[in-house]
Amino acid sequence: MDNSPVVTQVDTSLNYTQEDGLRLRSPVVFDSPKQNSMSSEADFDSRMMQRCLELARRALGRTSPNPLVGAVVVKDGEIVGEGFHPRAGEPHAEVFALRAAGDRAHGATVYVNLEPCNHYGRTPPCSEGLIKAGVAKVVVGMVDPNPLVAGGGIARLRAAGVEVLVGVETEACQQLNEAFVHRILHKKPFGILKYAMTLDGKIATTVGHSAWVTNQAARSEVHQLRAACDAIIVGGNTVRQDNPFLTSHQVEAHNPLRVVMSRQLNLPETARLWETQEAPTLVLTEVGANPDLQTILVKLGVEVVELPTLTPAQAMMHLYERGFCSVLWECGGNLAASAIAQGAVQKVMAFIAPKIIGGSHAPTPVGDLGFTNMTEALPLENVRWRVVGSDCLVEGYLPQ
Ligand SMILES: Nc1nc(O)c(N)c(N[C@@H]2O[C@H](COP(=O)(O)O)[C@@H](O)[C@H]2O)n1
Ligand SMILES: [Zn+2]
Repeated sequence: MDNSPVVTQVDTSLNYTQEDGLRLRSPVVFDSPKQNSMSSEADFDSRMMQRCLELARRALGRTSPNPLVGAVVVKDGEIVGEGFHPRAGEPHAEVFALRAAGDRAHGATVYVNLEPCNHYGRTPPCSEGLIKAGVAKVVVGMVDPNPLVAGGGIARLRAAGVEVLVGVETEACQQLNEAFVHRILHKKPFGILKYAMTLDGKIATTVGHSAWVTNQAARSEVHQLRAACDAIIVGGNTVRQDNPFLTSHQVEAHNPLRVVMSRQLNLPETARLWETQEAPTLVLTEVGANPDLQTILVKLGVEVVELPTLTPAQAMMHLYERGFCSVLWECGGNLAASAIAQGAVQKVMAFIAPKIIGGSHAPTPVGDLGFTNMTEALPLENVRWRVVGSDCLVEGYLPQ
């Protein structure tokens, strides 16, 4: 007998208000359960977990230092409540999902992509909320590496007689929160080095012209990537040469903090970064650098922070202290090389355009790392590649 849960489809797009964006007003269930039943409980669990990830993604770029979390409450095979964590300081995903489910949470199964918390932080423990609501089972995507939780939520639920299943769609859950996990484990933000280069490894022509290396599809993928990150870092050269906006160029999408690293603060008085207001801008410099420009920038609404010494590692430390999880390096080759050398880059995303510009002095994405022997080359791990429009995206992780 197939006693797997009935699968129903909930179209939530119509049920979220613009203002709260958080709760399912009234769960809408459609599709006859029998017509659309999945073959096994595992398939159903997997699908519900994917729904959690989908909900979690609604807060992309907005939750740091907290993780991206979505939760779904299922009763008698139907989704009766959904929620996601919108930003740090606000209730957790489980709370919104339980609120939406109301009394129907009693005896229900709750799916959540991260272990329910078990501590009093900015909000009370979700483990207690789930127990109080009388849920029968909790399906967890991954254990929370936060030492304040780290298995404690699961243990608390089990001690209260709640059945707990851990490890559904774990890889996808880990990937969604890779920056949060890195921040928790390494006490540093997760650095992503992104660049676009031609097939012959150039990021611009010999005279510095770089608009555009990649096609429109790749550029919109970069805009989505920006919307998912907390900050973007460039160096002074990028501001002087490219005069970029560094925004996510998407309606209602999150815009990351735009960070310029400039030790001597030899930056132009006019730049798109200072003139566009849709995203905040931070200039990191060294103590005492160019006080006149500092005054001008501050008047323009730019935040200027002087550090005793400005290096990629120091910049990352500063961003960690501000509660950031993910930082996108969109800088030139020299800064990229320093960032790699100082452990400020964990992931590389290289867009490769099938074109050739040549030029032995044309800039390349990563400057001198001081390597002379091929055996010193940094091998990327977990490499994946896919076609984006007419370009190719290769991504992988630097050994840590
Ligand atoms: N399971 C779960 N769901 C959420 O929606 C969450 N935001 C978390 N976060 C965990 O709790 C910590 C933050 O707690 P406060 O928001 O400060 O109360 C965070 O570090 C995660 O470990 N977990
Ligand atoms: Zn919680």
